[in-house]
Amino acid sequence: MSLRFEVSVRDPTTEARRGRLITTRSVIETPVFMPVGTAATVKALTQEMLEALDARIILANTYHLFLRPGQAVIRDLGGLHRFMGWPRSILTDSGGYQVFSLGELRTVSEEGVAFRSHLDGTKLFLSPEVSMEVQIALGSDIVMAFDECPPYPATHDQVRISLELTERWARRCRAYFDAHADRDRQSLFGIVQGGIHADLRARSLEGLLDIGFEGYAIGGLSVGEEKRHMYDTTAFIAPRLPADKPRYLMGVGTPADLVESVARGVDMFDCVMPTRHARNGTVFTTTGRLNLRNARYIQDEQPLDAECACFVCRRYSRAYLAHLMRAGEILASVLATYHNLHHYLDLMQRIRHALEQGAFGRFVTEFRHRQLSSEE
Ligand SMILES: CNc1nc2c(CC[C@H]3O[C@@H](OC)[C@H](OC)[C@@H]3O)c3nc(N)[nH]c(=O)c3cc2[nH]1
Repeated sequence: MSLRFEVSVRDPTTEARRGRLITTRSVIETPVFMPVGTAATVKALTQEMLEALDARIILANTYHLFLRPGQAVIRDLGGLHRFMGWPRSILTDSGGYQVFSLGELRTVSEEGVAFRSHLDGTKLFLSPEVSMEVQIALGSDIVMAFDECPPYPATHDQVRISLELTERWARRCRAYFDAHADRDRQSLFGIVQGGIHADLRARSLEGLLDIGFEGYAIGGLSVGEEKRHMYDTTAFIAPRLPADKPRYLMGVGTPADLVESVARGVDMFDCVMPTRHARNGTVFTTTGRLNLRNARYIQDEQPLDAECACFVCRRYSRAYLAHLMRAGEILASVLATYHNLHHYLDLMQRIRHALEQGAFGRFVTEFRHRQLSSEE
């Protein structure tokens, strides 16, 4: 069996679980935040820094690596882990979402999606089989099914038609994966769709359970819907996913989203926010976000966050980071990204610790209280 998932604590007051996901490459303590490393790099950080952060699993993306350098290049160089010097776990997203958010002139058919590369305009085609072939060739530990993430907003009928296509594609992914993957090392996750409609979410899940997957993702959220819709949909579907399998909420989110979604039963998260915001000059702190491009930090010699133990906060000041940001220095992205990921991974560690202590209910209450006071 390539993937083991064990739940050690079920929180008595929420749907939260403390668990452990074991691949052939690393032990992943859950709930877990997975840094996004789209094109085989978590932008601005070295793999050594990711290990210093104790990241156990990172993301890479089928769409980006399919376009450049192509899965054959990476496969012939020994696979993605060897290619990027990352011996721990890798989850690859299937490319469906990117085709819709990055691809140009795309046409969807039963067979798959024809589109033009956003890099050089060449005509390309992604299908369940091609997406599986790419992810298998990359050697990723957790492979995501090729799905369609419906746009938001969308009518109930549009969402239903889309989830039915995603289900037919999921069946094709399962068949190709089972015939071609190294199932001792790789596992396949299904992606539940259905928009913000509970009846369609239940319908999508029913179809995926009939096929059977090693883990289940909640797709189709964090696509512009109101926060309450994201939380309500997660609260409905997460506890309905198999209790003995990992539950992954795709593309989420802010620190508050992580706390609220863990409380609703989610085990795994990915989001570009900590890394993308860092490159734009926004850093996360226990008292909220700072935009280092704001003039108020030019002579502020405090650390980014007085409560943060990361090497950036121990050594460098807000003034220095503000200078680097204004000067467009590469080091600005490196230091801000390291700090933001430390902030996210430290939050997950505190969540896991609270779950172990049976104190997660109190943790959520205190987090919400601090959240409110920092928003005033
Ligand atoms: C942000 N909100 C959001 N992201 C989403 C992603 C991409 C995340 C992936 O996109 C890349 O970052 C932009 C990353 O790729 C490494 C990440 O894994 C999704 N992927 C699939 N296959 N299906 C979905 O329904 C879906 C929904 C999302 N909602």
